[in-house]
This record gives sequence, structure tokens and C-alpha cells, in this order.
Amino acid sequence: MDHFQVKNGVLHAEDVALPAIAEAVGTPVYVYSEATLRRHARVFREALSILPKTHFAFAVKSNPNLAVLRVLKEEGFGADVVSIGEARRALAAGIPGADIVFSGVGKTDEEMAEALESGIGQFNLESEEEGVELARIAHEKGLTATAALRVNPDVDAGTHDKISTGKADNKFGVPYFSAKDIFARLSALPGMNLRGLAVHIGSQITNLDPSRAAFAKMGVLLADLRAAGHTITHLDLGGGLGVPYRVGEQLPGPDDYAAMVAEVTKDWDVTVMFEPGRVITGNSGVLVSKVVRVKRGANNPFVVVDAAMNDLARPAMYDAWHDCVAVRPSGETMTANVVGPICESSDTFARNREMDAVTTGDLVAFRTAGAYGATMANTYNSRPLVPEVLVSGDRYAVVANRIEPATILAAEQVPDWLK
Ligand SMILES: Cc1ncc(COP(=O)(O)O)c(C=O)c1O
Ligand SMILES: N[C@@H](CCCC[NH3+])C(=O)O
Repeated sequence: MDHFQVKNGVLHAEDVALPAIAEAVGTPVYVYSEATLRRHARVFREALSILPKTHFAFAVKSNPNLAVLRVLKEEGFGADVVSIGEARRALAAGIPGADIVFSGVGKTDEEMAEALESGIGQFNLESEEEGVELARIAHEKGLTATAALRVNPDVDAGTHDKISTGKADNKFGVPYFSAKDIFARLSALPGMNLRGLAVHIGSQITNLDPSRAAFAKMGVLLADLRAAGHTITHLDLGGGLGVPYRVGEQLPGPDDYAAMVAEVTKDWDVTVMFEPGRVITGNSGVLVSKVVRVKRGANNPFVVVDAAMNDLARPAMYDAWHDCVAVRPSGETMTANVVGPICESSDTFARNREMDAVTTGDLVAFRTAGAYGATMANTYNSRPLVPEVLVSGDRYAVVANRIEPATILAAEQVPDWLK
């Protein structure tokens, strides 16, 4: 069930017509559907309910908006965070510290100390060095850090190179071949309760074979560690399940993923943890933008919109595809380049794209923008920080304000010697 549908000739988010939001809030603006967020959360959890023991930690990085986190908390999700900033957001949304997993290769001493004091449920250690430091900080505070060791299985996830995380030359986790020794050394440290293993090989994964291979390697390591006398109660399989970015794209869904996981993990006897991001939020959001003008080009016309690569970075960063549809489709089509106003050629959302015909002043929506959209926005070219709106049935609310350049300017100052 798609909650973004054309009704009476106008694209809606649930029961709210997108032009109404564009008029009230301005453009560009991200619009999320609460019903879609809840549905995705439930479908994912229900698919994995075939496993005996599970824990779900929503990958906050994919969409850290406070209201989004609150919805997912209500759906029974904890949080997977990669900075103390994300941890504070999860806590502010009401997610208990115990349900938070702290991943990330560069946790600072200050971040680890604050996370320990907030009762973070599990630190996913990315290196032996980090584990030693965490144990020391915990011990000094008279606390115990509960942790899992993130292992780099050296498996190619088959996704875009920039979002692959499980190959030996990626910065994440400890090398597979040294994991057993590192686990033994870290688990002996005072202040450290090393209870599990973690793996995450990449994002927008559209073929389950690499994940199956990586998880199977974790099963071998789990058996080895148990044979050596270690107690392992948790295995974190990360996130990464891909979503369709184009209409009609057929990908493995949560049920296929769950069947694969159930098969690989059947003898593990652990709590299996998941950190889904994009599969929950990706198709829960659109970016609504206004056509500033349509400009003739040497070949196809340029549709210049008021959103730019600072608002939605994925096309510029990963050549990612986002469908671009007219909010009031006429039935006519055109072949065009869709570009933003920023002074970079990479500020291009679509090249030579067959799309709905649009003209100056029309609204367009970039679809599948709920994950890694607003969260990656910035203020390049002194543009505002893009606002976010949450729709629920026939209601909507601004859940993040537009931050104007004036606010950012007010945080800058000229030093005395230049006055
Ligand atoms: C450690 C970790 N967990 C979870 C995720 C969420 O990934 P996705 O949004 O692809 O589900 C990521 C991002 O790839 C990650 O790095
Ligand atoms: N930012 C990436 C995903 C990164 C995943 C982070 N571990 C994207 O937009 O596809």
C-alpha cells in the first residue's frame, strides 16, 4: 500500500495534498508518511518474528528526526547510533539507553564516557584499541561496558563502493582472521562485558547472497569462540537491506531476508539484533520542490528546481536514482535534465530522464527520499537547511523548521584584528 498517491489529480501524502504543505511551509520540504513508517516497521519486525530472540535497533543515521524516532520507538524499536549526538536524539525520543547500540569507528573518550553514563545497552567495538579505551573508562567510573566486537568478514556486499563496509580494506570492524584473539584479550579486561559479535557489510543491498556468506562466517566464528570457552549471547547482523528506487523494481524483501537469516542462524542460540535504516524510512518520504524555470539546453531542456544537492545529496554523491514526479501530473511526458541551483554540475537529480511534463511554478516530488535525505542536508551556497513535515492521516505538522541562512550567519563572527 503506497501512502503517496495521486487523488483527484494531485499527489497526496496519506490524506494531505502536497500543494497544501508546499504553500504553508514553502519548498523544498521533506514530507514523511507516519502510516508508511509504521507499516515498514511492522512488516520488518513481523518477518523476523520467525526467530526466537530478536532486538531491533533503528539506524538513526538514515533519518534522525525526533518525530520519526518517536514513531519507531512506539513500534518497539531501539536505536543504532554512531555519535553521541545521535544517542542524545534517541534518548530525547524516549528510547531507553538499554535499547541503544553504539556503533562507529571513531567514538571519542568523551562520547564513550557519556554513553556509559546514559546506560547505553551495547557498544559495537570497531577495534581492539577502542575496546581497551572503553574498558578503561568504564572501569575508572566503576561501571561495566556491555559490548559486541564488530568483525569485518571481507565480503563484498555488491552495492555502491562508497556504501560498502564489509571488505577487508574498509575501515569498519576488526579483521576476521584476528577476531578470535582480539575477543579473548578484550573479554579479559576489567570493566568489559563482551557478550557478542556484530557485522554490517553495506547499505542498499539488493542480493542476499553476500549477507548470507557474511553471516555464515559469523556462525563459524561464534562456534570457535564458544569452543574456546567464551559466552556469546548476542549477534548483531546490522542493517543494509535495499529498497526499490524505481517503480516496478523487484528486490528481496523482509520475508526473503528473514528466511535467509532464519536458515543461517538456526543453531546459534543467541539474541539476533538488527539495525535497519533505509528499509524503514526510504519509501516513507518524498522531497517536494518547485520548478524555478525550464531552460532550453543544447539537447534536452533543464528543469531547474528549488531543491539542490545540499538538500538531497544522494544523486551527486552516488549517482543515485530518485524518481521525479509531477505533483499535478497532466499525463504528458517530457525528456529533461532535472537540476538544482547550486554552482556545481554534480547538482543534477536526473539526466535525460523521461518524466512527467512540468513547467515553471509546478511542484515535483523526488520519491524514496526518506532515508539519507534531510539527514545529509547542509547549507552549501548559503542555502537554508531544508524543513521536514510529518503527515498522519489528514493532519500534518512541521517536525523540523527551515533554518535560514541568517541563523547560520548569526553564529559567525569577524575577529578583532579584522574589525
Ligand atoms: C553499522 C550500521 N548499521 C546499520 C546501518 C543501516 O543501514 P541501512 O540504512 O542500509 O539499513 C548502517 C549503514 O549502512 C551501518 O553502518
Ligand atoms: N548515505 C548512504 C548510506 C550510508 C549508509 C551508512 N552506513 C546513502 O545515501 O545511500
